[in-house]
Amino acid sequence: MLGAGSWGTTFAKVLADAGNDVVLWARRAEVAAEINKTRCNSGYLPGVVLPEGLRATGDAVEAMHGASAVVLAVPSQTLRENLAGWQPLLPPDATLVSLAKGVELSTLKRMSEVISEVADVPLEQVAVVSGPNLAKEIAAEQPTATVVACLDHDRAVTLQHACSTPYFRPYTNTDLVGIELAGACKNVIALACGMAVGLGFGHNTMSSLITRGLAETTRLGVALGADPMTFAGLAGLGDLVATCMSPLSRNRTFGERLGRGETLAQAQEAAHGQVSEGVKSCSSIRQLAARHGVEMPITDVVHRVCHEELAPIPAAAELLGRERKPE
Ligand SMILES: NC(=O)C1=CN([C@@H]2O[C@H](COP(=O)(O)OP(=O)(O)OC[C@H]3O[C@@H](n4cnc5c(N)ncnc54)[C@H](O)[C@@H]3O)[C@@H](O)[C@H]2O)C=CC1
Ligand SMILES: O=C(CO)COP(=O)(O)O
Repeated sequence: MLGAGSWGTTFAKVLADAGNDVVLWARRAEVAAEINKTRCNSGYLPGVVLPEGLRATGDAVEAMHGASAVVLAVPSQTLRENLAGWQPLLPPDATLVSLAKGVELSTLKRMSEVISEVADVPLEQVAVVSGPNLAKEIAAEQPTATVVACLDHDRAVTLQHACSTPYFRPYTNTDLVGIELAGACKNVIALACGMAVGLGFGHNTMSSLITRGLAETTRLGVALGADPMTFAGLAGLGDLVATCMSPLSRNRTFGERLGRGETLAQAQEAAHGQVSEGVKSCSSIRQLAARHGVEMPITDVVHRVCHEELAPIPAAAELLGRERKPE
């Protein structure tokens, strides 16, 4: 496991609980030392006791030595740079697993595309784990389902078995495009829902944003060759509902702060270095949509609130004032 933030540490626990021998690489040596000494990653998962089958290290060589799967748990926008450094260390046939939910700003590529390109492996060797997976709830072993997506179904099944525990139930899927776009887009819709909460709006507003957010995400997915049914599944509607409704979501919390009138810088400072992927992905997804002639009005206003000083109240008015049309 490369990355010892909230989700990397939690998914490492899932893999260890499923019976695997897991080595977790942390960027900061003191985080690795704390995990090995106290079985705790207090900065990201206070109070969670990590299992014995999990060992941490600050040495990427040690982390990847002999691995049958290498799981990438760093933010989307740094993944290319991180992986370029790790590329010479990757075991040749290891499944490369992406946990990140974003679209790269400079290239508009999905994470599996970045991984395949930088690691120089076929896309069939890359898998994605995505679903309604708020790290803190899974770390507390609350029942959760997810999706393991890979173009190579057999590889997906192997990974599915490797991460099945009594509290974590993975399904397989081969629609990599749909699963990844769903995961990236829901962060942007969660920012919009957070803004709605910050403005004092209730569940009708949230529900309207979730449903129309799903509609625009599905439109983009279909334009890029995804199966529309994917968006009704765990990584689509499932993750969208979890992220938009939960105060645990960093994206929703970030949006809530913007809705209350904080600036982007203030919201960023309050996040204490934890990543809210939607803040950057709103721009890359908006560009991807424009490239394919797809309308994504919610994503468009989220981008303008985050990066072009559109205020949340006129943003809401703009969405409501759009041309009337059939559903
Ligand atoms: N936290 C959650 O509940 C879930 C998060 N995800 C996704 O997983 C990915 C990782 O998220 P988290 O672990 O939650 O984020 P986080 O912000 O908690 O941790 C990110 C990790 O990456 C490291 N990192 C940050 N910048 C780096 C850089 N330049 N080079 C190397 N390492 C760097 C940090 O030290 C930290 O270990 C994101 O794409 C997120 O959307 C997916 C499902 C659930
Ligand atoms: O992806 C997630 C839940 O599935 C986590 O969402 P946040 O990054 O908004 O916390």
